[in-house]
Amino acid sequence: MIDAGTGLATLSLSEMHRIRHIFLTHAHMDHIAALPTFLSNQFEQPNLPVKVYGLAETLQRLKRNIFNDEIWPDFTKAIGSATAVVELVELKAGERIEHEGMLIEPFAVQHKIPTVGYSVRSEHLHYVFCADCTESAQLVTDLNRLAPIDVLMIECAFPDRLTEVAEKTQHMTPAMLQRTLLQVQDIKHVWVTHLKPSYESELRQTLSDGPWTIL
Ligand SMILES: Nc1ncnc2c1ncn2[C@@H]1O[C@@H]2COP(=O)(O)O[C@H]2[C@H]1O
Repeated sequence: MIDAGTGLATLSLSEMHRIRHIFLTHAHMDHIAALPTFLSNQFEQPNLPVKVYGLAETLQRLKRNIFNDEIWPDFTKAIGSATAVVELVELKAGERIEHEGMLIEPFAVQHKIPTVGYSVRSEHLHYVFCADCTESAQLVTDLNRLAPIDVLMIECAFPDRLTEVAEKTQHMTPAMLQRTLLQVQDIKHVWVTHLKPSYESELRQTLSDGPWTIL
């Protein structure tokens, strides 16, 4: 699974118990909100520890601010004879790892705090998730380097009239998205995501004619 936002909390307990690996893009709350309760629900489950992967900066933020034995237990420590619930696994941008038949590469994207997108290659599919990010020359370079891409999932948080807010909060607008995609070759499908709820209908209207699917 990539990220642990509020969607994770909607799964049943048995569905949660099947998730053994979570790859985090960054430590913002909407991407980790369900992680504390998800992990507390794993105690004494088989196949522990759950592995949570992320940049060193992401894992440090989690340890310092949440799993600090004050806000929530430090689940990296075992209690009694039980196995520790979680193992935090540090990733570096650009370092590929093999995982269950997939080749996973985190790549740095521009956002307010250290953030990575993920390229996930299996035998039949190359999926790229850009995470929260804004327009940048590096993103264009990385997408062209990673291409061909079967599915690109990319954000579009704010309408163009809020370009200044998008720049300050390091997100995309439809114009930024369009400029980015015009410079990238060889993407089969684009899925647009992370429409801010307050602007969702406005964004859906603006984006309705584009060469993408809006999630
Ligand atoms: N100073 C601010 N005032 C109001 N909203 C903000 C401010 N900074 C960030 N945000 C919003 O808070 C959100 C935090 O998560 P996001 O990065 O998805 O998007 C961010 C913005 O929508």
